[in-house]
Amino acid sequence: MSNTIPSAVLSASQLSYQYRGGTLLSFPDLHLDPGEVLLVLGPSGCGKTTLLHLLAGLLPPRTGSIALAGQSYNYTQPAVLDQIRGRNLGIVYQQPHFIDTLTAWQNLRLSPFAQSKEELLELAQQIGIAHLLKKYPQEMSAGELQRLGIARALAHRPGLILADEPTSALDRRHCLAVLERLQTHARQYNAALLIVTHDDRLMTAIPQQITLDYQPAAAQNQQV
Ligand SMILES: Nc1ncnc2c1ncn2[C@@H]1O[C@H](COP(=O)(O)OP(=O)(O)OP(=O)(O)O)[C@@H](O)[C@H]1O
Repeated sequence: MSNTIPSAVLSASQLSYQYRGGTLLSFPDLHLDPGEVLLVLGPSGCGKTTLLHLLAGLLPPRTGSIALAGQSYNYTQPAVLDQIRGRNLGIVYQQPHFIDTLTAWQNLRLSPFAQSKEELLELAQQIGIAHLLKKYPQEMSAGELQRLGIARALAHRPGLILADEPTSALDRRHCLAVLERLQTHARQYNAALLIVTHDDRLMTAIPQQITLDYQPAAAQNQQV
C-alpha cells in the first residue's frame, strides 16, 4: 500500500449523466485541493444538484470518474463506496431528511465517526441550534432544520463538504453564522467545500466560482 498523501480532496473528470427521457448533462472537470472553497452557480435546471449527487456517489455517472481522498468511486462495490463516503464526505441536502423518532441531538450523533459530545455541543452552539437539541424534527422550522442538516454534515469532520443551497431558508444572521462555520471548518481541517447556490450573499463572500451552462435540449425533449 502506498503512503502517498493525495494532493486533491476531490477530482472528477469527463462526468455526464442522463435521466430517463432527458438529454445528456455534461459537467466540467473539477479538482478541489485541501482547504479550497468553490461555488457552483447556474440557472435552474442546468444540473447543479445532479452534479452534487454524482460527486457524492449517490448517482452513478454515465461517463467519467470521481476520486475522493485519492480513492476512485467503484459503483460495483457499494459497501466500499459507503465506507469512503462515510469517513470523508459531509453532505448538506437541499431537502434535509432526518429520523423523525429521534431528537435533533440524537440525529446529530448518528454517524459512527461523529466527534465527541463536547465537540458536537460546541458545533451546535456555533450554528445556533444548541437550544433546539431536545426537539424532534417535526417540531422545528425550515431554517432550524437546515442548520441541523449543516451541523450533521460537519459532525464527523469530513475532508469534503458538498452543500446544496445550504442557506436558502436562513435569515442574514444565520446565513453569516453558517458561512463562517463552513469556512472555519475548511480552514481548520483542511477540508474542501463545494456549495451549489443561488444565494447572492454567498456569491459576494466566496470569490472562487464556476457557472454551469444551461443545456436547453433537456427541456426540448420533454413531451407534454
Ligand atoms: N429524477 C429526475 N428524473 C428526470 N429528470 C430529472 C430528475 N431530476 C432532475 N431532472 C432534470 O434534470 C435537469 C437538471 O436538474 P437539477 O435538479 O440537477 O438542476 P438544478 O440546476 O439543481 O436546478 P435548481 O437550481 O432548480 O435546483 C433538469 O432539467 C431536471 O428537470
